Amino acid sequence: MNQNPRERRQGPAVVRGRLIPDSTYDQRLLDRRRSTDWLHADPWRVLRIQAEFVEGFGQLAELPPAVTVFGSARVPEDSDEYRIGVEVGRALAEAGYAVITGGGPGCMEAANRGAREAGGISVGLGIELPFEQKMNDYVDLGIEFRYFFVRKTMFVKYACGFIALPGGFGTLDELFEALTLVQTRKVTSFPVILMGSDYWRGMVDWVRDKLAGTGKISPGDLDLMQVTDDVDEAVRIIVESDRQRSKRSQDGGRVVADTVAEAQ
Ligand SMILES: CC(C)=CCNc1ncnc2c1ncn2[C@@H]1O[C@H](COP(=O)(O)O)[C@@H](O)[C@H]1O
Repeated sequence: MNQNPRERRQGPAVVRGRLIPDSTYDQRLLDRRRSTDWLHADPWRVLRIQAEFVEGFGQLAELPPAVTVFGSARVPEDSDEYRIGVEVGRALAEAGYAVITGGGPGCMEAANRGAREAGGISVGLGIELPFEQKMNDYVDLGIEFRYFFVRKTMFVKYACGFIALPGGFGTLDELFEALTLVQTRKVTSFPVILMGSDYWRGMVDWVRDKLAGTGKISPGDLDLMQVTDDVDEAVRIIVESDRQRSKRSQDGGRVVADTVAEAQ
């Protein structure tokens, strides 16, 4: 009597007997009549998230050193905040940095506009929102994201510093994420600059009095935010921190080379 049940090879696996499904992977792949509920299920979402990371990394990996500029989506073109945004974008581009923003209106548009006008690289990382909006006209490389957290990874990964212009919840979210990453040393040599001392004063005072004053942050954490009204000063802070980072990595390389030489 034949003891061997029916068997089917499925890629690297072999299944036998009642474990054999009634269709093959290929048949299921090619069958258009099946339910499309899987499009909205987590396993498929994970692939979509992965695709967003792949696309973001692919598009941004070869950018020159960049600075991410945050700020209100709501400031009008004739405001001082918009004007400073243009100046910031322009000064960063003149110093050789690509400018990354959220690609939206207001301060984001202003920074992209300054970068474009100075002949720099102007990048917008847009986000799908429930209301209609489009990438601003001054973005030269634009990527649209579905997921906030993927987009935020790109803001940090491809920047060597942040500049926050006056803004609302979105700006505060991005600002405090940046500060947390620096505080927990997930990123190092990463200046976080607040432009507009008048606008930020109340928050900075509160952070000092309440957060540092009651021990919720260390006194030294206050230095992680640098406030200025001077665009050139903001760029100088970024350039200096960049210089120190390359010096550290050169010194690091030298230590490795010396250690290897000693060992040989
Ligand atoms: C007019 C309007 C609300 C448009 C929204 N369109 C947006 N497009 C792209 N990024 C955005 C938008 N709104 C908020 N953000 C994100 O949140 C920050 C601004 O939010 P807020 O206006 O400060 O709170 C920006 O740095 C940006 O990364």
